[in-house]
Amino acid sequence: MAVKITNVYEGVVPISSSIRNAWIDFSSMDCSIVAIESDVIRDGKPVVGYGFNSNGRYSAGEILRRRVLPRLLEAEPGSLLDEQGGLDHAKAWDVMMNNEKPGGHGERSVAVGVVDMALFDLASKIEGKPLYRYLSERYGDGQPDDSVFVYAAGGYYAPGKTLTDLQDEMRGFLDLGYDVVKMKIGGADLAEDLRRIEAVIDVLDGDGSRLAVDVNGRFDLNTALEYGRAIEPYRLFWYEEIGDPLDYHLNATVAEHYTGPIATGENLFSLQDARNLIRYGGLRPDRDTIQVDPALSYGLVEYLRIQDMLRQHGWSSRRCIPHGGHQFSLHIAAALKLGGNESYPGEFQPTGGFADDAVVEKSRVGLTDTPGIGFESKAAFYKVLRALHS
Ligand SMILES: O=C([O-])CC(=O)C(=O)O
Ligand SMILES: [Mg+2]
Repeated sequence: MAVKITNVYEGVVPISSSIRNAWIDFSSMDCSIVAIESDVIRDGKPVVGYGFNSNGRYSAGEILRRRVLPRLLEAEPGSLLDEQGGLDHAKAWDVMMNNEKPGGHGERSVAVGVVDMALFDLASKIEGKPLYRYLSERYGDGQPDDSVFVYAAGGYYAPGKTLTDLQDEMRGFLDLGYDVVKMKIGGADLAEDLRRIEAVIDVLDGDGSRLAVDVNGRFDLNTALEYGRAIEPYRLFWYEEIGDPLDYHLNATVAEHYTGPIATGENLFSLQDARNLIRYGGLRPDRDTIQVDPALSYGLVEYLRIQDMLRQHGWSSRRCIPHGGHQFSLHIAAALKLGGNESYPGEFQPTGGFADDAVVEKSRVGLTDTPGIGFESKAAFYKVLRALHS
């Protein structure tokens, strides 16, 4: 039976808050959402797929409304389908990218990523399977991981936030079942950041290897090296996005001097950018982590290409832990056997996070059997998504 897209709805949801990293505050952060309705009827209602654009990049409604969605709706229905009449994600991707020049990926990758997510949600719901099983059968070995490593990201700067507040926040993460936590650095001077780092390490029973620090691309080379020397003795979980995401030379130079693990990639939005990181970024496949977020970077169709590229360069999928803390990447992590997924227990609501009843134990979270991505088991977000097409 051939699936047909009947309607597409697009909207914006605020995910603003008073937090700040070393580069931006989140006072006006928002996020695109889409609902894609099909002609497949279940329980008397059309099956609908949902997507949203992670966090950290603003909504991309203009590109969605003017370019990506009209191409999808105007495409000859058969041009989106595989031989069995199901959605062909790579063909849909080509349709959305028709008449788009290469390079300069910017916010276009966000727009395509949202729709790609919704098409995967839709296709797996039509098959009545949770997304991770659908993906594992198609792109993995059919034996997905049944739980995924997750670390708790937070530790933002916020008005009036004290060291004690930071410690309480981190204790809260441990109480929720996380063993590894992440905090922001680079938004204060080195001496203050070291006090913040030591305060958090105290909460971790003195074990720095359970703490990741994230610079959000703020440092120039000298500052990157200075901080690197200062934090190396803590033997941290990783030192993240140290300089500008496209400054591969800076990254490579830091990797020559800083012996601990480095993580980066959340602001690389294409296969080509990720390949440049691998070619020129000096990352070490035995310890470093790639954080490309499929929702921000042209969706899973492009992420699969990135996985192929990494394999060709001798990288294990286990060295990938996507940015974003969302359910889409959680399924991808289980199906493609990634190293884990980010989680934000306290931020980016209503979009971020996993099913309402998800339980984290020893820093791992299980997958649920809800068909699709499982937005339906995340009540506050589902209400927003449902309102798009009611
Ligand atoms: O503060 C942000 O933009 C989020 C971020 O870097 C992360 O999750 O690693
Ligand atoms: Mg980051």
